[in-house]
Amino acid sequence: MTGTRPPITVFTTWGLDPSCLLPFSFLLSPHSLISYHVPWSSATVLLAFLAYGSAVTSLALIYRLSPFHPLAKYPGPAIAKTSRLWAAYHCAKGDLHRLYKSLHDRYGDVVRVGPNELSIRNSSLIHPILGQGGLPEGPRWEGRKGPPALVAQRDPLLHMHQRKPWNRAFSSAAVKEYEIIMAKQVRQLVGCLEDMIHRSDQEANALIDMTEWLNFFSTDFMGDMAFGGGFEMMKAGRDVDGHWTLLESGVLCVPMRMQFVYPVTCPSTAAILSHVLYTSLLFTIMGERGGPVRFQEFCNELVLERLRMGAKSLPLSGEELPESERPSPIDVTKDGQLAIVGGLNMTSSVLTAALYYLLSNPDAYKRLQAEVDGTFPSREEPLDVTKLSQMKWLNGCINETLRLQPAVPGGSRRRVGKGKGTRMLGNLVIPEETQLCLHTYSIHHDLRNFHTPEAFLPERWLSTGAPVGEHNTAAFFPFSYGPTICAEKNLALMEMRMLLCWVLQRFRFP
Ligand code: HEM
Repeated sequence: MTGTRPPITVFTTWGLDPSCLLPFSFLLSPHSLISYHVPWSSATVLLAFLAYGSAVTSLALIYRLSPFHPLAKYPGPAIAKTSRLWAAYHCAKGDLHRLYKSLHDRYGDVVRVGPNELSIRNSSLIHPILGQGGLPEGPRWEGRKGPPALVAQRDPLLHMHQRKPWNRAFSSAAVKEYEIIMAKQVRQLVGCLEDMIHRSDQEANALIDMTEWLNFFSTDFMGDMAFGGGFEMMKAGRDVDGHWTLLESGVLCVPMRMQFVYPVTCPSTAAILSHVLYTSLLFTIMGERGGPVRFQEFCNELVLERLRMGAKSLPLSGEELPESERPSPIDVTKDGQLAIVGGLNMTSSVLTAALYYLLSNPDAYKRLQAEVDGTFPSREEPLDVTKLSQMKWLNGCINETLRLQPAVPGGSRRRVGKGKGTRMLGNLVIPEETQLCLHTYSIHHDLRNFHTPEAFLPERWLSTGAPVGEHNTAAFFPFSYGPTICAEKNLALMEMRMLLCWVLQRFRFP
């Protein structure tokens, strides 16, 4: 036992001015009490720290639940108002998007889903939030070394500048040029599947992990698009260099992995933690070491090699732009990585979901089979992108999959910036520093936008005269909306049409 009080300089060594603790001087009393009963000064400091931490945490919790909090008037479960830990837990369980939907069903169109976060299910706010002059990206991408990739760029002017090479490379006219690369990759996938079926013991009933092969395909295709090749996963039949495993682990923390997509993917550690910690802290702890660095180095090598061969082989090099507007090799590498990550997660998960829905709805499957056989008879390769874009049932099936399982179900997280003052969105008052998301999954599953919203009904996309109350196309935004709309929407649609058509033409699924 000792009566010596630990010196208050313990706090100053942490860079805190002791005067700032004066308002909390009552917190020092447990510290003093502890020091009289515990002989070791390190234990004293620890206990004081714990007491201090618990007091501050309790105060924060009380404030978050109090009527004085700026978001107090918005309804939501008490647990959500206190911390985002619950969201991380549900993200890990894989049901966060369904949970948000159930919260909207219970509380209405605006729900407080975090201490400073709102989820919105109101399609009339898509334009004010995501359109020109809407809200900037939230801070989830901060903390990474080097210049931010396109998806992380929060400054609207810089974003517009960085977006130029993407717009040029993936306009609907330019996308036609990629038909050859796409056809080569789909042909290779079909060949690999045929080989596996021939090698299998039961040729008529071969078991193939389509999710895995669609991922190999997407990675090879985007690698070809962004870097002119280099991954060759279909050729190897596995992830030889561990790139896919690395991406799967989610260490790169990709937007598409932010939420769980049933039944196709599972959430990554980074996705789960992103609900609790700012990514800056996350990346300081785990982001820029080991695997991600190896992956970046690999992409760097690919870019440098292609630049040596001539920028033409790199669609994102912006070689047709004036010198001053051309992205640096670092930007080209970052954009290329983004393209690969996007390609890997997005199209393959939507394609797997489309197969899932077709197999669960035999009538829809039969009708698609008939359309495929009628449009491309006698095993004609389905290369004609104009014909593909006119296949009504195929496009209905793709739209319906994107509606039921949007690849980014949680939508894009936006934020009213610090110092920007309160924003009015329709008749909603959004205080400064509020983060919000337009919850795509809930909007797509809202009865006010789509009749029988839980059913897979490709036919809803065929009728042109359906009333807005039953079929509200303005509430369908799986590729997001406005200046940050998916940069590869045209390409992704073409890829999905060609692949589904080709696979259905060559194989029969049970
Ligand atoms: C079915 C396929 C796809 C869907 C449903 C989809 C959906 C989306 C969505 C919802 C966003 C907005 C994300 C946000 O704001 O946080 C987005 C952005 C983006 N996507 Fe896609 N995507 C798909 C395929 C792809 C592919 C294959 C690529 C690239 C290879 C790609 C590249 C991008 C990029 C670069 C952005 C950022 C755009 C910007 O900030 O200006 N996407 N995508």
